[in-house]
Amino acid sequence: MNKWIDISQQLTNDIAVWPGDTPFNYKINWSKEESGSVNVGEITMSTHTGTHIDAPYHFDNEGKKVIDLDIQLYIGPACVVHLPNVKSIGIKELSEVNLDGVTRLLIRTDSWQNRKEFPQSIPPVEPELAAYLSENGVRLLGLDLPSVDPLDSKELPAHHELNRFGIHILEGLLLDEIEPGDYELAALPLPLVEADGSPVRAVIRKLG
Ligand SMILES: Nc1ccccc1C(=O)C[C@H](N)C(=O)O
Ligand SMILES: [Zn+2]
Ligand SMILES: [Zn+2]
Repeated sequence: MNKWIDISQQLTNDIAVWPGDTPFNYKINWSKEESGSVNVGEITMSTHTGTHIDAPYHFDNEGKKVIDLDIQLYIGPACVVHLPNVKSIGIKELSEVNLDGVTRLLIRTDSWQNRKEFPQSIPPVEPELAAYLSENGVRLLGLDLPSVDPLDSKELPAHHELNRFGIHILEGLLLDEIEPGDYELAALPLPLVEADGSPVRAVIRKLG
């Protein structure tokens, strides 16, 4: 059996977050000295920190919340493709990729180089890709980027189109060292009942 590889960003107090969003903070709130028995930590964070999933409620008030998402989506076979130096991610960029039988598609762009800082710009997903992916049976789209839309977008066309075609979004993966190919993925959201998104621990292992 191949080993599981962690493709999640580490959650440290200096992790880059969306400009203006809640910084990540972990601290011991009740120390062993104080409690007499244990250290007890406290986490403050945005639901869109590091490696995370978006629930449709993030961009649609009527959309599904994290607890409503089908956990089957987040565990199972996944295909990693490498699209270095692309300006955007559309049908053309994926034309060489065989999507037969691909339910979970993970795209490595390498375009978020300095992980200490939030990127200035990213190659966005073209909204037209949603229909194409769905026709090919894709249900989960993961990327090594903090969004599927341009960072200054208010309309979020790719988020909406992906949702319309039943494709779920996994953002902020670390794929720098991952060769394209067939893997198994596990990236489960937390059972957050009200939430618009959730951090995940994303891991993959090579199939075969
Ligand atoms: N945290 C934010 C704060 C303000 C505005 C957008 C965001 C986002 O997170 C958008 C991004 N497309 C995301 O889904 O993670
Ligand atoms: Zn998000
Ligand atoms: Zn998003």
